[in-house]
Amino acid sequence: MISAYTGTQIRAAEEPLLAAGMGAVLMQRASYGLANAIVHELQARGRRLYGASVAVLAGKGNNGGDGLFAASFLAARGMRTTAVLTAGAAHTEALAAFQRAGGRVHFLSDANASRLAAEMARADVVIDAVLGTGAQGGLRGAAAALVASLADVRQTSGGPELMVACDIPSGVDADTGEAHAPVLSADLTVTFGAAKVGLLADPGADYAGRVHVVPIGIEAELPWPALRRLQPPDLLRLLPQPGRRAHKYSRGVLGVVAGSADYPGAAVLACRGALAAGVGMVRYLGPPEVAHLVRQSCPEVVCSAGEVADTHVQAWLVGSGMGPSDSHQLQRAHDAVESGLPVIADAGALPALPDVLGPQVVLTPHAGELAALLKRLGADYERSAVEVNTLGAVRHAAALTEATVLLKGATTLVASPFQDFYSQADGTPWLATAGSGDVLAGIIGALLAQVGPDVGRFRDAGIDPDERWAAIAAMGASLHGLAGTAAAGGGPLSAGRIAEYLPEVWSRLVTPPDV
Ligand SMILES: NC(=O)C1=CN([C@@H]2O[C@H](COP(=O)(O)OP(=O)(O)OC[C@H]3O[C@@H](n4cnc5c(N)ncnc54)[C@H](OP(=O)(O)O)[C@@H]3O)[C@@H](O)[C@H]2O)[C@@H](O)CC1
Ligand SMILES: [K+]
Repeated sequence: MISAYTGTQIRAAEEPLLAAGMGAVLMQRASYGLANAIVHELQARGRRLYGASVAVLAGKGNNGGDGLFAASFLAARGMRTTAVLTAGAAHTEALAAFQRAGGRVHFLSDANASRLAAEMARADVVIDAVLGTGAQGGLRGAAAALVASLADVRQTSGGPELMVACDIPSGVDADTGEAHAPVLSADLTVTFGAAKVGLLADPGADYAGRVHVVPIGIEAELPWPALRRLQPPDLLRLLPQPGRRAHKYSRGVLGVVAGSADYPGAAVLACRGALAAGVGMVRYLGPPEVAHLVRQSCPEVVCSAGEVADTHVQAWLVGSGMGPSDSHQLQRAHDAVESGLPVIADAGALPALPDVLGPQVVLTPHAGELAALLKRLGADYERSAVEVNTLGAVRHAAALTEATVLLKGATTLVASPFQDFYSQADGTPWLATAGSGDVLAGIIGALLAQVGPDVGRFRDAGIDPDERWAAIAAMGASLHGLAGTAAAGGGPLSAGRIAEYLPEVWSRLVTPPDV
């Protein structure tokens, strides 16, 4: 599990060590870790260190200090080092170390910003160390001009081979992931003490590249994380494995209320996702023409035109492929939520549901649907407002609905209405394809039916049982991403193949590599 923290949490964790006079030690650990990560990256790319050039864009605070100290370590490995001081001043000891190691220093001004940008673009490595966790807003003045121009050069004619963000790309808010343009897109972010929330939430994650955490000794002081990310060992621990005496009912039954005359395929894809994610049985409720197609495509599914109250299941999936005129299906969706069982509710069901739900109800909007949901609940959001602050928007929606809210996107965010948040980024852009969300709903539905009642499984994994619905949604997002990535294999993908690949991905997760 990756745990991420806000800048404020990290600074609070540093406080006791700073009070004990360990500030300089923390900075040495951070900057040495940064230099080492750059060395490893260059070596992995088959690049010689000796004679390669590194340019540091250094602000006046400790973030700039980290960048300058790191460059002085790199100078000791034979790299040629240059620094551009963006604020006319710099961390005193770090600047002295940098100059002692032979580094060249430029002072940034409005007049030389574009010339220095052109010079930095010719370096092999650029370290972005203007702003870190002490930032208020984005870059300003000449620093903004230099960064905009460097970003431009990089996009049009290549620029530095390796762009490294020191702690966080300057201009990205460590607490939320909001990005105040201009921001340099890093290939690698080397972050200190622990991952920052802003590196794991869009749009900040777009700029972070690969994230490498350097431990600096504050770990014991860290509080409950603001955001977490499940990794394959967590899935191994949390995914269900049927016992020897399991039968289809004990394994979990999912009821599916999905599909319409206009979108019958959504019901099929949701059922295929659920079946691929190991559910004991799927019971489909819906119009006869959709049920007919479901039977044809998934003969395993038991179809009926019955009602929710007469259908015995452990969880419900409602909403995929349903429209506002499907009154009977909407009534079933409403009844499923009223039953108190866990429910995954895709967007089509939302208009039929009460405003206030419960944590066992998982909503799965994309950005546009989330904006519409928030608007319906009286919060003033456009799609663009969701996209610039995904974490804030999903948190807001979970607070208003008291449901678990999963925001689909390049980075999938899950917010419980209490305090747990997850960020999963296991997918591929090829997953942005019609029907992908229906398969995701099926996977989450299958997991709700199988592990929803298993409180102990979550407690043993350090997850508050009351917050397990968010963990289940994150598990589903992770499986969906991994299966989609495997199915795409770097090329295009149709949604049905996500379900086809899921069992293989699952078995790889639960099979030790040496077997
Ligand atoms: N604490 C520790 O022991 C350790 C910290 N570490 C490192 O320190 C970093 C945090 O350092 P930091 O607190 O000095 O803040 P930092 O992000 O460098 O800001 C610099 C200064 O810029 C200013 N400023 C603010 N916003 C601005 C803007 N938009 N545009 C322009 N200027 C702006 C503001 O000054 P002000 O304007 O308030 O006078 C602020 O003081 C952290 O990310 C990590 O890299 C590690 O070494 C581990 C040990
Ligand atoms: K930075």
